[in-house]
Amino acid sequence: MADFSITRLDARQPDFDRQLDAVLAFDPASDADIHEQVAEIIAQVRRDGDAALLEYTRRFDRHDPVSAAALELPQAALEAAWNGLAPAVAAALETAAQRIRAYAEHQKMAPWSYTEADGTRLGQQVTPLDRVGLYVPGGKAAYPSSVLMNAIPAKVAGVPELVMVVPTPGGETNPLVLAAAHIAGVDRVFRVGGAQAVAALAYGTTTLPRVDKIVGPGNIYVATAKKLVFGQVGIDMIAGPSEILVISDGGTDPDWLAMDLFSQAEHDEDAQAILIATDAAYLDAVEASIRGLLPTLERAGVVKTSLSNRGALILVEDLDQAAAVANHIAPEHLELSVADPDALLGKIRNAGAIFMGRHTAEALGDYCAGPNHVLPTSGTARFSSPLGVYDFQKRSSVIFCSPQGSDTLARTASVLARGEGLTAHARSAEYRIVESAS
Ligand SMILES: NC(=O)c1ccc[n+]([C@@H]2O[C@H](COP(=O)([O-])OP(=O)(O)OC[C@H]3O[C@@H](n4cnc5c(N)ncnc54)[C@H](O)[C@@H]3O)[C@@H](O)[C@H]2O)c1
Ligand SMILES: N[C@H](CO)Cc1c[nH]c[nH+]1
Ligand SMILES: [Zn+2]
Repeated sequence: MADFSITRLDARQPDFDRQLDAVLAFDPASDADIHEQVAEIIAQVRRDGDAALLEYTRRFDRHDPVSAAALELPQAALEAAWNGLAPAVAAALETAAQRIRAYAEHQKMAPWSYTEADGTRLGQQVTPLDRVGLYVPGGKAAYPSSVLMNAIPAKVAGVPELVMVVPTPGGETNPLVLAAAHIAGVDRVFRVGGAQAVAALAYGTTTLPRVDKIVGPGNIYVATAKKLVFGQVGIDMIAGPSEILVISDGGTDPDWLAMDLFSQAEHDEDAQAILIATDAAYLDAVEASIRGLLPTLERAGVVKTSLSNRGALILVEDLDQAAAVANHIAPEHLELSVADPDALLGKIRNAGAIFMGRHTAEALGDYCAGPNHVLPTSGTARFSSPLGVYDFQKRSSVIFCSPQGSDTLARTASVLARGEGLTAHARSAEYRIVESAS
């Protein structure tokens, strides 16, 4: 453990911004080699279809299905997994599913319209996507919670067909993942992962149907593949490794916050875990907690490298400065571990999900609070939002012109069209002017 160290920064020092950016530096799709490798995988899947899927599954997942059809798990296997769960586990999965569904119901975009005095009616029609692909990660760990987080909003949106892909390293399926797919109403499940799964969802193979949009988190191969197929299909976001940022006023048990940092560090060696506090002695106490907890967590297999690589303890002047640093980082998860989180909330502009107060551990949000755990990472919370029902709905504008309304609008359109030099546009509008029709 002597090799363990965590970066300490002081936001009051002149070089702070540069030092912080060094901790934050991580571009999930910048590695040229990975980009090239993923582009090659996508090209192979486009060219060879199922044969390429089988070949990459053998190579990367050490799993040798007898045929492409064997990549698909029958609904009976999902149901059997659900029926085989211990009652307490089934109840926990059901509780999480209900809470995620209840939250998602609030996110539904609704159609609307309004009618003008001359009878012209303008509005918005909302339709679900026809078929979506759900990427459920499965390389280093299995994520039944991610099945629920991906599938339930799609169901609430009314998507008729949900196609899930999940790698099964060594051919081992995870019963909780299958059971979650069963209760979430996933229509088809394929045991394939990585860039090859993303390519198959984007372009289709004989066995695996092409979808309209691919959602869900994954490692750098998955993220890079999603970036490369965007345009052929929709994607939700390019999600990088997990992140947690905690703002503390020094009043929370240091062990609690040390464990909150570890809770995201354990996802990935590239995970980012940062604590900001107003009191140097408190940061010392949390660092001591981290060191105290490390041996037990290491024995349980929790990675510590991410706390060394992309962890930091930051001293700030006050909570206002803490909020400013948080807004610069724009974290995936932000815990406001302070006495009055509501007072701080209004100062937060950039964060995927905000966890309020000392008792709201981020881990509760990962599983069962209700809001989605698929969230913007790598600073993209500056411009994007959590996965939600709205990701599975599209809007179409609806325009109805009454005869009187089209007469009025045509006069305006005609002038503007002629201003643009577009004669056919102008004539098309002018046909609708009542006096010109007679
Ligand atoms: N944001 C979220 O909601 C959320 C939820 C769960 C997990 N995660 C993140 O998802 C990621 C999961 O990663 P994972 O690796 O465990 O599973 P994964 O399913 O994303 O990736 C596994 C696949 O990667 C491919 N792969 C592995 N090594 C490769 C190589 N050398 N060349 C080409 N392809 C290769 C294989 O095809 C394999 O099937 C972690 O970073 C975790 O933090 C995020
Ligand atoms: N923290 C992850 C999102 O960054 C989600 C997750 C799933 N299981 C546990 N955690
Ligand atoms: Zn997590």
